[in-house]
Amino acid sequence: MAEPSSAALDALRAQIDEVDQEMLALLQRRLKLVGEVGTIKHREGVPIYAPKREASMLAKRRAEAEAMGVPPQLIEDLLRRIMRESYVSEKDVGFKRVHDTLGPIVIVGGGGKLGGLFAQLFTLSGYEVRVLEQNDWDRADALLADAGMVVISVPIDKTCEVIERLPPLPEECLLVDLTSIKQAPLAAMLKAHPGPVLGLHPMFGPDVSSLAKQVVVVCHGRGEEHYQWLLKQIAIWGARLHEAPASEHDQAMQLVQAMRHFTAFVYGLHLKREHADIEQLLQFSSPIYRLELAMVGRLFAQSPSLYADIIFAQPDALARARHYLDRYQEALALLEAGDKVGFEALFDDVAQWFGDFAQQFRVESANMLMAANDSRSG
Ligand SMILES: O=C(O)C(=O)C[C@]1(C(=O)O)C=C[C@@H](O)C=C1
Repeated sequence: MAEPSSAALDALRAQIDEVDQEMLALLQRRLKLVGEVGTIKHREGVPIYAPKREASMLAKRRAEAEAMGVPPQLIEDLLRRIMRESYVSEKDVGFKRVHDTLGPIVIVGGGGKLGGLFAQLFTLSGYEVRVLEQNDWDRADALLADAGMVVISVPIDKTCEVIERLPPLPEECLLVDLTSIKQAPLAAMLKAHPGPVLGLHPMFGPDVSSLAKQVVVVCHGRGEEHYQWLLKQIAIWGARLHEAPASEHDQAMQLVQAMRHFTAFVYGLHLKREHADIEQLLQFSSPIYRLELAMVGRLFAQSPSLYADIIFAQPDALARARHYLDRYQEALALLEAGDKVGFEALFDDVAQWFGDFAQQFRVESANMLMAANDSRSG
C-alpha cells in the first residue's frame, strides 16, 4: 500500500532531503579529514582509538546540542556510529610497525578465521607473515627456521598438541597463543620453548571490523621485555589490554564463555524440542526477546566444534552447569508450589546482589534495544 502523502508533506520532505544531502556532504568532508588523521597515526604509531579525545569531544557536542535544543543523546549516537567508520578507515591505511627488526611471523592455523584476522593486522603493520596449516608440517622446519614470532591459533583441543609438535624454535623467537583458555597452553608453551612466551585471549570474534575498543586478555609467560613491542602493537590496533593471571582468566571464562554458550545451546535445544515456530516467534517478539533469539540463534550459525571445544575445554564448567541445574530446580519448586512470595523474595535477594550494576545494565540494554529497533525495516 502506498504511504499517504500531500502537497504540504511533499514540500517539507523535499527540504528534509536537502538537509540529509547536506549531512552527506559533511560526512564526506569528515571522512576525508579522518583519512588524513589515519595517515598521521600510521606514521607516528598513535592508537586508532583515542578514548580521552572521544570523551571530551562527545561532552562538548552534547553541551552544544543541549544549548541548541537538540537531544544530546542524538548527537552522541550519531558521532559514535560515525567514529566506528573512522576506526575502519584508519585501519585500512595500515599501522606503524613497532618492531623494526623482527623476523617473519608464523601463524599456526593462520588459515582459520581468527588466525586470518591477526595475519591481516600484522600484514597491515608491515610484518612478513607466514601461515602454517595442517598440511604444512613437512615444511615446518623451513617455515620456522628464522621466525621472529610464532602465533598458535588452532582449536582449543589441538593447542597443546600443536605446541608439543613444534620443532625447536630460534632462541629469541616469541611464542604466543590466542586460545580461549590460558593455563594449559601457557604451561605447554613454557615447557616447549625456553625463550619468550606470552598467552593472549582476544575477547572478540573474527568478524569485528576493527580492534577499536575490543579487549585482549594478556597472561604473562616469560621474558616480558621481549614482547612489550607486541602489546604496544595491539594497543595501536585500538584494543584495550587486560592483564590477568591465567588461573583467574580461566575461572572467569567458565561463566563468560562455557556457561553462556551452554545455556544458549540448551535454550536452542528446548525451542527445537518444543517445536517452536521461529517465524511466529519473530512476529510476536518484543525487542528484548528478539535480542534473545539473536543471541541464541547466532550460536547455531557457527561451527558445532568451536562451541563444543569451548564448553568441553574446562572440566570445572561441568560443576557450574550442575549448580545451574540446582538453581533451576530451586526456582521451579517455587513455581510448582505457586509460591509467588518466595519467588519475589528470591528475586529481591538477587537484585540486592546485583546492586548498582542492575541499573547500569538496564540503561545499557535500553540503548541496545533502541539500536536494534533502529536497524529494523518493514
Ligand atoms: O581524533 C582522532 O584521534 C581520530 O582518530 C578521529 C576520531 C573521530 O572520528 O573523531 C576517531 C577515532 C578516535 O577514537 C577519536 C576520534
